Amino acid sequence: MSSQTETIRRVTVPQIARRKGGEPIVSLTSYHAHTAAIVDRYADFILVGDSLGMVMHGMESTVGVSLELMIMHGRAVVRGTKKALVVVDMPFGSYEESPAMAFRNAAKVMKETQCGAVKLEGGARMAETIRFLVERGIPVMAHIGLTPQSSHVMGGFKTQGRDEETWEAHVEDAKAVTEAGAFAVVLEGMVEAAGGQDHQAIEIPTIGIGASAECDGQILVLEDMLGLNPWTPKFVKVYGQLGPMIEDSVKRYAEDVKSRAFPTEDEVYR
Ligand SMILES: Nc1nc(=O)c2c([nH]1)NC[C@@H]1CN(c3ccc(C(=O)N[C@@H](CCC(=O)O)C(=O)O)cc3)CN21
Ligand SMILES: CC(C)C(=O)C(=O)O
Ligand SMILES: [Mg+2]
Repeated sequence: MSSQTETIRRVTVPQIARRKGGEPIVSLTSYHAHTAAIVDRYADFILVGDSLGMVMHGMESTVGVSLELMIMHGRAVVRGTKKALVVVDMPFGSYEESPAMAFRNAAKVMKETQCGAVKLEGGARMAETIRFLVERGIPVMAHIGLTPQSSHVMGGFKTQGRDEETWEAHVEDAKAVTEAGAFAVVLEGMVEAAGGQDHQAIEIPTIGIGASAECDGQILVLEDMLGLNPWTPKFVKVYGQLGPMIEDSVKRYAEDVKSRAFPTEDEVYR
């Protein structure tokens, strides 16, 4: 079967775009094949987020993530899934310079991962680039509010919209990415009322992460909601305690090896 037929069987970009005001859109991040296969059964789209630099590779921010790293993890997630739309984050430095540069790198991501769309950070300032990509066949999910790739300018991962005077600029960003042709927009890390205002100002689905319950969908970093990160932002609801489970398993294995309780006759070849 051709990979094109495979692509069509997945959730499509227009299907997501039509969900404004409809059934809430379910999304999580995933960076590798085996977790993606589980998430695939429940999520409308899976984001291969550049948060993988921090979660998988121990970086202090997302600034150090390369295009090659995104492609590597993007390919793993596409291979591990069959139903969800896969969206890959464009990493810092791969799209900001010019629409032409953004197209070149986004096309590389789409060709090499077979993902269905890319995501990039920025509102009004990225509108021209979003339009350039969409007109040339690359679906774009936008991302406004707390944009982690700008954390060095913002002075950290700071919740946006604490000052009501900034709300208008956020609405302008939301409108600008909508008019530029983004099929959906992530609203990250902003006070609830600002997120709600952005949501109501535009006709494309809003995907919230620390934004507002009003959003058309929600996204979390998988490892955060699984309890694999010792500390998480306030917006995370922890659904599982995988950290302690892994620790307990590793501890018991270490004890068994030391006491020679492992391997037993079940685990050797006779
Ligand atoms: N594991 C993980 N989860 C994420 O959600 C995530 C990443 N990594 N990496 C990329 C960005 C960075 N994110 C972050 C990181 C820290 C805060 C944070 O420290 N929030 C404070 C509020 C600070 C303020 O209000 O100014 C908090 O206490 O929640 C928020 C979002 C969200 N993204
Ligand atoms: C938190 C989500 C929206 C993201 O951009 C990421 O995981 O990189
Ligand atoms: Mg990201």
